[in-house]
Amino acid sequence: MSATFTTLAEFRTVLESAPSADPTAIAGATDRNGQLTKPPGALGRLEDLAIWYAGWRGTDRPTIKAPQVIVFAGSHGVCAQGVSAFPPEVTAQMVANFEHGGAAINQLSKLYGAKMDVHALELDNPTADFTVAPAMTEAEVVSALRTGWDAVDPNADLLVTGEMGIGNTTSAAAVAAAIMGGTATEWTGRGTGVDDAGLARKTDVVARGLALHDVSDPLEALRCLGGRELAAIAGAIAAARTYRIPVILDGFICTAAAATLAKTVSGALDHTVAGHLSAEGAHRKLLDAIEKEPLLQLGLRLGEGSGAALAIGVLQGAVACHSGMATFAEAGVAGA
Ligand SMILES: Cc1cc2ncn([C@H]3O[C@H](COP(=O)(O)O)[C@@H](O)[C@H]3O)c2cc1C
Ligand SMILES: O=C(O)c1cccnc1
Repeated sequence: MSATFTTLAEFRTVLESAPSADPTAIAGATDRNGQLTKPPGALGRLEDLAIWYAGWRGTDRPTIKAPQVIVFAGSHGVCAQGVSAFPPEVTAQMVANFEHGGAAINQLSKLYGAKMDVHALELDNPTADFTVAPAMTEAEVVSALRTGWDAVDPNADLLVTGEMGIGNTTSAAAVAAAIMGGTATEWTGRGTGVDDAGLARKTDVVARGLALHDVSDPLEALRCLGGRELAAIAGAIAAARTYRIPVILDGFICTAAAATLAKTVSGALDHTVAGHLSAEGAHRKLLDAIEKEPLLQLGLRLGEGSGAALAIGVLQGAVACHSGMATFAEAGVAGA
């Protein structure tokens, strides 16, 4: 079903009317979990994950057969301020690399049996430099939200949203600071690996962006400080909610985009889990703010959806055990 909203106000209404998890499936899965051939709680967080997944899929014995990974790419006018260790043309070059199967996310998607789609959003038309003007007009941010929404396959049973956009850790830091409060210093990290002078420049850029725009509304923060790929991620996560497709969040950029939804409507990220803790400095702080505990901590700082894709394996493990294991009664195993 293609996106129905044409303004930010309409998008907010869509978020407000989003469905919840199925309480019957949650109760059934909780009951089943208690009967499986293991000591109670012995599968740790996998047990909560399986029950959470069951609730969103509306069945007490779910399977994961059709994961979808979507990588959204965007170009950032703020690159003119010298905020990345890499030149902006790397974004389009990496999109070509995704299309030829050569990036990290291609290998991980293949490994976990996920369909991978790539959506490049107007790479030849960068967003405005947010130290000078709002990154996007309302029409532009809504268009990117709609691209994200329409990219989600309604028949997928798990979604990973990834991104590519040189300069986007600057946008993500600015969005995070705007919606969560605090200083530019607290939210700005090294991204692709800027040196100390680069980090100071980047922090100043974030501070100037925060000073320039009225971002008391989280979706306005996304518009004024974000980028097309961040908005597309937000749109995709919102679409997944309407289809009851669980989502695994990736690193700092993906989480900043997602957090704009949680700040708009409380509970808007209930169908999501945090795939991993990125090495980007403020990711922990951002995950704490949205009350998500990451599944993995591997020191990744890549983006593309890579950390979330690795966590597909964890979720597949949780669901395989939950739905495939025998109960004590079935296996004739004595209880405690
Ligand atoms: C070759 C290459 C591949 C990448 N894949 C993801 N990113 C990551 O780095 C970028 C963000 O860092 P910054 O804000 O410092 O530019 C994003 O494109 C992100 O996805 C990459 C970056 C590079 C250079
Ligand atoms: O956390 C991320 O996703 C990230 C961090 C640094 C660079 N690119 C992505």
